[in-house]
Amino acid sequence: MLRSDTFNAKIVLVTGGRSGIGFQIAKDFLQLGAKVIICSRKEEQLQKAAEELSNFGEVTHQACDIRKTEEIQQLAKMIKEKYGRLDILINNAGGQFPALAEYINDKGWNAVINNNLNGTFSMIREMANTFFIPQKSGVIINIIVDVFRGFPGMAHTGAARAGVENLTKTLAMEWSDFNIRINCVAPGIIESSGLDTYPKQIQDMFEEAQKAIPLKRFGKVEDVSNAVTFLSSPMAEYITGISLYVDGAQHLNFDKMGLANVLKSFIS
Ligand SMILES: CCCCCCC/C=C/C(=O)SCCNC(=O)CCNC(=O)[C@H](O)C(C)(C)COP(=O)(O)OP(=O)(O)OC[C@H]1O[C@@H](n2cnc3c(N)ncnc32)[C@H](O)[C@@H]1OP(=O)(O)O
Ligand SMILES: NC(=O)C1=CN([C@@H]2O[C@H](COP(=O)(O)OP(=O)(O)OC[C@H]3O[C@@H](n4cnc5c(N)ncnc54)[C@H](OP(=O)(O)O)[C@@H]3O)[C@@H](O)[C@H]2O)C=CC1
Repeated sequence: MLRSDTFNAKIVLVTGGRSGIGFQIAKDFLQLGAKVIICSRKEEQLQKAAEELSNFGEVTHQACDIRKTEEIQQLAKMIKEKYGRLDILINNAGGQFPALAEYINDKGWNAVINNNLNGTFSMIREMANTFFIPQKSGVIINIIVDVFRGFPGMAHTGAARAGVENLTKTLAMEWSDFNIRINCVAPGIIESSGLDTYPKQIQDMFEEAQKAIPLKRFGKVEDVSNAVTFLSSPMAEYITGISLYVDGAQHLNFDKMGLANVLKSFIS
């Protein structure tokens, strides 16, 4: 519904833009006139995605693990040299594994916290210091997860995403003086490449899980991308510090026994 020139001349960075939700976001920004940079860890898949996205506009890619500060700095340097500015940062990279809390060891906990909380903060800080604060303008969208009622079966990511949600509120206040808007998009369960990473026992419960969602279906990657492009656009210029739930009202009706029960049935 946005005009095709909504993001003309805008430079947009999408982390994790090689697959799933991030790929759709990158594609939509390109179709709305932006120049897009995508990053992720796996160089080969990243390059392939960039080639595909180039059918829709100007796209640049650079491998970057958001847990490695030096790689984030290299990414900022490349963007500065190539474009001289950055207008919009979409923190989409992330992930976790399903596990009951009592089985998560230090390494697993730290891997998920580093990926989703620390990595997101490092990316935000670098891009704000390099671009948004000196420019006195910028838009940041953090893709989190629907953790409104906690996240039984994935305590680590629940904690990390809640951290990002609160960070978002703080930065909306601290950086309002720099004309930086920052919001979260909180997807429910979205049909994307990400779901393929879950074990069969969990995938087997997807049909049942859809019935527990008030809108009776999982989301599409387009549903998430529509929220992201709206919040990034001038249509949302008075919106900052919020979380927009894209979940078919799942946050009001969370089947809290679902995932944890399935995990219990095959772990024990
Ligand atoms: C009703 C259905 C509910 C569905 C929920 C839907 C909501 C959310 C959906 C999504 O987010 S979809 C997107 C998902 N995509 C991913 O999650 C993919 C990315 N995931 C990862 O890259 C990993 O899971 C990671 C841990 C986040 C990062 O991996 P990293 O490379 O740093 O770590 P590893 O070296 O692989 O592992 C470190 C450490 O972590 C523990 N661990 C990792 N995987 C598992 C696992 N499957 N089960 C248990 N523990 C795991 C483990 O301690 C690892 O150390 P080692 O034991 O391997 O030494
Ligand atoms: N699908 C769903 O139901 C939901 C997804 N989400 C969240 O949305 C986001 C996208 O998920 P989705 O598209 O489904 O899943 P994918 O697994 O397809 O996407 C995850 C992306 O993040 C990248 N990535 C992961 N870790 C890092 C890292 N350390 N540094 C850089 N890039 C990284 C991956 O690329 P690479 O492997 O090359 O690094 C990949 O492109 C994730 O944060 C996910 O948790 C939230 C709610 C629901």
